[in-house]
Amino acid sequence: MALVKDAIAFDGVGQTFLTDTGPLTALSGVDLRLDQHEFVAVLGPSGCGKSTLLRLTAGLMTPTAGRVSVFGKPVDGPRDDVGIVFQQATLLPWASVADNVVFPARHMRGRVDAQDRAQAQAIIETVGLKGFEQRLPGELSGGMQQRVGIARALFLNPDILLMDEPFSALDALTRDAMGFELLRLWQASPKTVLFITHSIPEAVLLADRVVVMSKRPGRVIADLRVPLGRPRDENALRTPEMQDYMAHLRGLLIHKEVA
Ligand SMILES: Nc1ncnc2c1ncn2[C@@H]1O[C@H](COP(=O)(O)OP(=O)(O)OP(=O)(O)O)[C@@H](O)[C@H]1O
Repeated sequence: MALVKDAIAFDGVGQTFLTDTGPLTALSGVDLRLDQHEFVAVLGPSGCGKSTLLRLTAGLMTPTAGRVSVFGKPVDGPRDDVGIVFQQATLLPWASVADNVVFPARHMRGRVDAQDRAQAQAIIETVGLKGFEQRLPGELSGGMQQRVGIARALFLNPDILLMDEPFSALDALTRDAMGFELLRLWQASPKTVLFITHSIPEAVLLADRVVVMSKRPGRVIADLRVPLGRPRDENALRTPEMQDYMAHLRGLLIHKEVA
């Protein structure tokens, strides 16, 4: 089947919040497109509206200007073809790993059937948690909890995966390992990924394209293809070409942060 162009499209998107101290414009004039199965990382200063971009894509809010479309249709509410992974896994602490993973089925259909259980088991195995199905989140390490969060986001086999700094609370080694695990999952079952991070190496190692946003009100100031083939490993970042590429990204970020 041919891949869809512009699986996610932001056209002149703006978002202004009404706050106690007056209107706050988080995003202004954001234009961005992702083709189906593209992996796009977003870098930008704190508060520039990166999480807001994800919430708009997930249909958790509607933009105050412009339009967000998924597969050609304006987003007008939460969608079941979109999975979200947050910085903290936000698991139900009293529910087992297996129950956390099937939670979207319970939430959407009000019940969980044998097929859901089988599907959850397969995903739990895919993310490397076989044997931990009946454990509670509190019994797991941070990396394992984040794996449960990823399994839950993948449970409905969404076309689109939105990830909001999913590995930033993890130690450096676990973080790197989780990044490669994510790539493995993405290559085995391709998805359109919008991935927010503060880490330039993480963005470069994972993504097809890196988008840099300005400070608030956030807009896209650079949209650069990553000049690396796949598969990738950390050594790929050590070449002079990649060091220059990352220095360029850093320059864009630092310059725009103080501008
Ligand atoms: N519901 C809301 N009501 C009021 N202001 C909001 C709301 N959501 C976000 N904001 C404000 O909008 C701006 C952008 O927030 P957002 O969380 O999207 O930024 P971010 O780029 O993800 O930040 P960070 O990198 O620090 O996580 C911030 O100034 C934030 O305080």
